[in-house]
Amino acid sequence: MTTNTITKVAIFGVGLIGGSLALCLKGKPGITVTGYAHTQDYADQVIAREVVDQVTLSPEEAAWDADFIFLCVPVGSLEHYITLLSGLQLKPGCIISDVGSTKASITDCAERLVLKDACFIGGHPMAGSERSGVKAASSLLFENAYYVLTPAENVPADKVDSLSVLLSHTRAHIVTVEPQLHDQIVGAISHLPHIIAVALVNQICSYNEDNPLYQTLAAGGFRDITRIASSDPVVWRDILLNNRKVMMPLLRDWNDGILQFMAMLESQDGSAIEDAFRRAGDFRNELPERRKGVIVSRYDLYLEVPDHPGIIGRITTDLGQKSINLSNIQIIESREDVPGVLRLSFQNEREQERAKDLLQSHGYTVYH
Ligand SMILES: NC(=O)C1=CN([C@@H]2O[C@H](COP(=O)(O)OP(=O)(O)OC[C@H]3O[C@@H](n4cnc5c(N)ncnc54)[C@H](O)[C@@H]3O)[C@@H](O)[C@H]2O)C=CC1
Ligand SMILES: O=C(O)C(=O)Cc1ccc(O)cc1
Repeated sequence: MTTNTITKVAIFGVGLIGGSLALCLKGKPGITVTGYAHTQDYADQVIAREVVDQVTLSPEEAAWDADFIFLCVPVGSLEHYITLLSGLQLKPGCIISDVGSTKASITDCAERLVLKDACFIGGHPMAGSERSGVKAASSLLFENAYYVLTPAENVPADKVDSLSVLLSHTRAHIVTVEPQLHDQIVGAISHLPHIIAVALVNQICSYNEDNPLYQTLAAGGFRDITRIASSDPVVWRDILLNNRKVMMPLLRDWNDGILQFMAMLESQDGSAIEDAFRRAGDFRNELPERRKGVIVSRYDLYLEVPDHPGIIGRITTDLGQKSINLSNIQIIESREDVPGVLRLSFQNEREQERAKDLLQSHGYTVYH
């Protein structure tokens, strides 16, 4: 990529992930972003959010002069679009990538197709949310997250480098992983938790039909572990069907774990229950904190916030009035020990210190 030529990026499927990627790239020097939407309704939403420079309903028009094409559609539609691209005369050297949550089948598919002068490098940003659609897109979504690339062996290293350079605009941490290993690991750490969350919510939902007090009393722990049960049904249908061979043994192991718990309860084995909680706590407490350290968020403050409507707006307004620049803001939903924690990130120590002084003077409890 040179700085004096225009790099044209096409994004197929401008939803949560495609829209967030578009926001990371749009407006960067020498980059233009075209979005492809498959219906006028989606195109209108993309135009309204202004996440791309132009939108088209024609995949051919989006693709023909693109240097990079990102397929950001549900996993079940990836093969359709890569097959369609293989039938087009793309710009020589074009790099096609995707953001699908599974990597083995699309990488196999791309290897079977003849992509002429183009090449395919699978990708998966390990960041997202239970929200979907372009309305939920954010330029900060990938910051400090891992972004997995799964290049096949025959992909030239300079192509992987070009893609990595472009993706540096996401401020994600690029790693390469072999596709099957990727699917095995994300099956365990992402797909299995989604199934468990959905099964748990549906279990409680059926009790609730008999007594609505279940919903009324559902507390923090239930909300914490079930957030991802609100994820998009079509996106997750496709992921789970695609990764079903990986999921079946994982679900058998899960079943074994539940049976062990039942045995512990039946035999009233308190020390085994304690051991299970200790082992889990030790591992969980060692999980890397996603947004700390790797790239930008070194100047963070943690703020205890009461659960009042408008509180975040008040805090950002207070900072803005003192011209203190925030580089990131995150509500940490999963800190059971400290409810209602906000992480504010600043670009340098001076801004961090000024913010700390200001917020403390407004009565907030602030941690480094
Ligand atoms: N949701 C998440 O947190 C993450 C999702 N992914 C992957 O990203 C991809 C997109 O997911 P999201 O952005 O979450 O979903 P989304 O529903 O927000 O966006 C999907 C987009 O694809 C478009 N689309 C759907 N079917 C299409 C079709 N047949 N032809 C053309 N466009 C179509 C929709 O209009 C929408 O704009 C999926 O492959 C998913 O596995 C990857 C990382 C995180
Ligand atoms: O919302 C969450 O916590 C997620 O787990 C988001 C997510 C969903 C799908 C992926 O492939 C990667 C990340």
